[in-house]
Amino acid sequence: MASFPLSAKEEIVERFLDAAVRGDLPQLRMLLTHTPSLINQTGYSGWTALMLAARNGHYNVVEALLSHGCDKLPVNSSLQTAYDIAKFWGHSHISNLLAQTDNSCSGVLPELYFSRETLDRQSDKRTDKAWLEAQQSDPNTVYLLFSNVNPMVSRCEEDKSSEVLDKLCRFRYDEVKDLIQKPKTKLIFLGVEKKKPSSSCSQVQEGSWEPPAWFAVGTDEDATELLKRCRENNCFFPESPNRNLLKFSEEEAGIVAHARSVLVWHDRYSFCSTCGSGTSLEEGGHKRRCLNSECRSLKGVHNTCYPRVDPVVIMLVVHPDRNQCLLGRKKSFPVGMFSCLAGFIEPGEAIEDAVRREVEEESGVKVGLVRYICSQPWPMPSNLMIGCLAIATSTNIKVDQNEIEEARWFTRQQIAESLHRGANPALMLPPSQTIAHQLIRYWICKNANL
Ligand SMILES: NC(=O)c1ccc[n+]([C@@H]2O[C@H](COP(=O)([O-])OP(=O)(O)OC[C@H]3O[C@@H](n4cnc5c(N)ncnc54)[C@H](O)[C@@H]3O)[C@@H](O)[C@H]2O)c1
Ligand SMILES: [Mg+2]
Ligand SMILES: [Mg+2]
Ligand SMILES: [Mg+2]
Ligand SMILES: [Zn+2]
Repeated sequence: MASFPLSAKEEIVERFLDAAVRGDLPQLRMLLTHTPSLINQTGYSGWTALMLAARNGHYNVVEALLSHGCDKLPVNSSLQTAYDIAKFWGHSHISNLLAQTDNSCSGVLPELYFSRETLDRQSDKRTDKAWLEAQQSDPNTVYLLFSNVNPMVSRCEEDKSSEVLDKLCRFRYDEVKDLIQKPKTKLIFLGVEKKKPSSSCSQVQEGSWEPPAWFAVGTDEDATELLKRCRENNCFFPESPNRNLLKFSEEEAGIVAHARSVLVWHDRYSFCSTCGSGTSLEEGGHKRRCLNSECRSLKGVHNTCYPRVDPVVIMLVVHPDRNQCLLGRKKSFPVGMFSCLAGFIEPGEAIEDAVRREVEEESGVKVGLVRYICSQPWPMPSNLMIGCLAIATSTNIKVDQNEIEEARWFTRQQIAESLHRGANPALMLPPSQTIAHQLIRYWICKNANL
């Protein structure tokens, strides 16, 4: 067979991959120092240096590649990750290493959107009225304004390449003093900042810094009037929440998840659900107390007085052949989009049983083994998404048209193509901020050997 001369770039990639095959760490390091972009380059059949080192049992090379930030997600043309390859060839010390270290291929998922605890909630301070009042008038305290339970945001113009599009508008006491004094305003204590600013920060004197408190302000004042309070001029309140709340930084998304869920609860549960009387807001906005002194809800602890969280199971159902997964679509989804099945947990139901019931109700497929993977707060309005992998014991699909429009088995190849190459018109997966996306990615990265 005729061989063609390699370009300079192809040649250096070949030398790099060859060093990984031979376990030549000094050569590999030298090439990486000179050309850092080599780290995730692929050669024949989509094999990366990490895969080649894993195939040949070179632990020190795998270790070095990982320490240089090598991506563990790629799959070769046989849809194997470096982890799969190490496992297949019996290099358990390498597969263990790949399974231990950080990112998504390892089985440890990346941090989920809405999950970051940016603030220290300091729940013990919610009952300390004097402390809360002092925080409210502190000039460093941060206030966020919510109208119709959505936060005021400004559009970030600076960095168009970033996924972060919106940032929360922050206010100081003087700017919202009149608002927070109105009887109908809901004031929620969200917590205090966790990080200490660096000593170079000019406003801060060493040792005297108290972490600022954050409050969410829920108001039904006219939205246009509220926007006039902002110093920036590109501010707005996102309208239809779902997609619009996926544009924050990780730090702010966590704050939005907390604030929005509590405010929605106040909005929907203004009256006592035990006796129907009016209620007042207490404990930094984390409790509603019935105003009827005879009410049963005042005797002992009643869960109706506290914000609610609705547990929802969300599951990636894996075919008994382990090479396909079940995804469904609701009528409301964008064209071509399929996602994991999901459903509310019912009273008196364990997570595993809810998974089996919802899958069978929606798709007719029976499920055996269920394994919990991760969870995500989903503040639309206040779900806790409990993410599982589940192994099907039957494969015939019969959808419940009331709940979903269509359900289908997709091969690993179809999923991997949609994940890695994107823009597959036949299959669009939900955005990376959703737990559904992360469960799918998790399954692709790691064999579904539960
Ligand atoms: N983050 C994600 O990746 C992701 C993905 C899918 C679904 N979700 C969320 O999961 C939630 C549940 O999924 P689903 O709609 O398929 O559930 P589902 O299959 O249980 O069906 C919803 C129906 O259940 C009933 N229901 C029972 N308890 C309910 C409750 N506490 N609140 C509202 N309805 C209740 C209602 O009749 C409702 O129409 C949705 O709110 C959706 O926003 C999130
Ligand atoms: Mg259902
Ligand atoms: Mg459902
Ligand atoms: Mg249901
Ligand atoms: Zn009551």
